[in-house]
Amino acid sequence: RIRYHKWDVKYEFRSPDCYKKLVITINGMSPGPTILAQQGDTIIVEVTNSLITENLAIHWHGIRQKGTPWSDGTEAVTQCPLVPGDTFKYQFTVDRAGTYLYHGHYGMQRESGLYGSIRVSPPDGVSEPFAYDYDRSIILTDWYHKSTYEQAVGLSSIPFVWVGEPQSLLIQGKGKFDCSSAPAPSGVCNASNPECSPYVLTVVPGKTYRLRVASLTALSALSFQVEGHNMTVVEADGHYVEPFVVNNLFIYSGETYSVLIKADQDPSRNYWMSTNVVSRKPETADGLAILNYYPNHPQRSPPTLPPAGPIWNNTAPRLAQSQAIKARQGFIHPPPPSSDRVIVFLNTQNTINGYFRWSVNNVSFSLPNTPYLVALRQNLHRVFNQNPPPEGYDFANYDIYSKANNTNGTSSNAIYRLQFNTTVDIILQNANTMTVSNSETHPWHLHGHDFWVLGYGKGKFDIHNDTKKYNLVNPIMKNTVPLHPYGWTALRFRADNPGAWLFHCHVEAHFYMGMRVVFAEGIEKVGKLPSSIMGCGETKGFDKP
Ligand SMILES: O=C1O[C@H]([C@@H](O)CO)C(O)=C1O
Repeated sequence: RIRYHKWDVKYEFRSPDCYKKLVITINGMSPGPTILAQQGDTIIVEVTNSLITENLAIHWHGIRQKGTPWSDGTEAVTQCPLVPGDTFKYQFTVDRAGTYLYHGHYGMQRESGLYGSIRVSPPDGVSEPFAYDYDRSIILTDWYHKSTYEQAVGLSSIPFVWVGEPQSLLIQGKGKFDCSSAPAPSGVCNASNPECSPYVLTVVPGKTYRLRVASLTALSALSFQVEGHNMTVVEADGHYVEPFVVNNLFIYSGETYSVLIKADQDPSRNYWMSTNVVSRKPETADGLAILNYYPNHPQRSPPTLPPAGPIWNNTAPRLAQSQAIKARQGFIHPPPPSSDRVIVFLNTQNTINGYFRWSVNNVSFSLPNTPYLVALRQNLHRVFNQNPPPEGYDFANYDIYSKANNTNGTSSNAIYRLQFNTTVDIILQNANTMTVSNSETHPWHLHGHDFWVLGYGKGKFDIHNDTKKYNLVNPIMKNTVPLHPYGWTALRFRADNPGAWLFHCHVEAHFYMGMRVVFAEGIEKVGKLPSSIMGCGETKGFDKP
C-alpha cells in the first residue's frame, strides 16, 4: 500500500510550555502528524518548505532507506536542502514493524518542534509476540525559549555561548514553564493558556497499554516513570526485546521503546507520568503528564506528589539498563562472529582556533556544500578531503579520565569508506571533557543501518580483554545507543546498504559542533539519483534537464 502525505512546514507562534515562541509546525501541528503504516508499505511525503527564510530537510529516523539512500533527509549528505518555497517528495519503504521517528535534519531545526512518530504494524497474519489492548505513542523532548538560530550562533562564536539547560521538558509536545520564575514581557508567558495543559493518556481500568516512548531531546538524557505502575520493556528501535520490568525507563535522544503498562491500580483516581533529567545536573523542572483512569476527569490532578525519578549523577543504573536489553528469544538475528575492520572513536571536546568543538579522534566534522551522495556517485573529488580520517587514537598515552593536555583539534570533511558487504566494528570511547572531572552521555545514531550492540563497559576499552566479553549470542539490534560517561560502547554492523550515511551524537548542539562522521559503501550500486536532490554547491544546474 501507498501512504501518501502532504505536509506544509512553517513557523508559528505557539506556547507548548506556556511561554510563547516560534515553533516549527507541520500542517499546523507540533509534534507533527503520526505516520501509520504496515510493514511493506511505501510512504510518500510531499514536503513544502514554508519557513520563509530557512532551508529544510526531514530525516526518517530508524528507516534504513534500502534502495532509496537519497530519501534519508540529511542535508549535505544525501540531498541539497529545500530552499523556501520548494516542495520535495520523500519516498521510501518501511520494511520492518516497529517504532520510528522523523525530524528536521537541517542545522538544529529538530529542536524547534519539527518532529513526529512513525508507527509500523506487522504484515497481515503476523502477530506481535506480546499482547496488549491499546497502542499509544509519546515523544519526550526538552525545550528552549531561545531560538535555534540564537543558539547556533552562540555555539559558533568567540566567546563560546553554551545553550545551557532547557527551560522545560515536554511530553508529547506539552510542558509547563513556571511563568513566575523569569520575567517575560506581558503576554509572553501565560500559565492558564490551554496549549500548555498537561498531556493526558486516558486508560480503561484493567486494560493493557503498549506505550511507545521515544526521546528527541536536544540535550537531555531522561528517565521516564509512571506513578504506581511498572513497565515491561518489549521493543527497542524496532526490535523485540527479551521482556524485563522496570520502575523507570532511561531514554536517550533518538531512542524508541515500547513498554507494556497494565491499568491495574485504584481506578478512583489519576496518576502522574513524569520525566526528569539525568546525567547532567538538572536545572529544569520535571515534565509531567496525567495517566487518566476512565471515567475520572482527565484534568484532575493526582492526589499525590509526582514520582521524583532517579538521582541524576548515578551512572550505574543507566549502564545496568543498557546491559539488560537483549534480543527476544525467537527473534534473535545473530551477528557475524567476527569483523573485517575495527574503528575506534574517541569522543572529545576540543578547541579549534579558539572555537569550541566536539570531535572523534580529535577531528571535528564539517559539512561540505555539496551532498556526499552526489559527490561520490558522480566523482566530484573536489567536494571533500579524499584522505581517510583516523581509525583510532593514541591509545597508549591518552588518559580518558583527565582533561587533555592539548585540547586542540582539527576540522575535516573526510569520510570513512567501507568495503561493501563487510562487517565493521565501532568502539565508541568516552573521555573527560575540557571541564575537570566531567564526562557526558552521548547517544550515537547510525543512519541507513541497525547495528548489534555487543557490549558496554567502564573505562578505557581494552581490545584484548573486552572483546572476550562481547555478547554474540543475543545482542539487541538498535540504531541509537548511549555512550556512558567515562565508558565505552561496542557496535557491529554490516556495510550492506549502498549510500552515504551519517553516524553522529544525537545531542543537537554536539552534532552541530562537529560530533559526527560519514560512512560510504557500495556507491557503485546506488541507483540513478533523482535530480531533485541536486542543485546546490558543485551540483548547481544538475537539477535542470
Ligand atoms: O558542549 C558543551 O559545552 C558545555 C560545557 O562543556 C562548556 O560550557 C557543555 O556542557 C557541553 O556539553
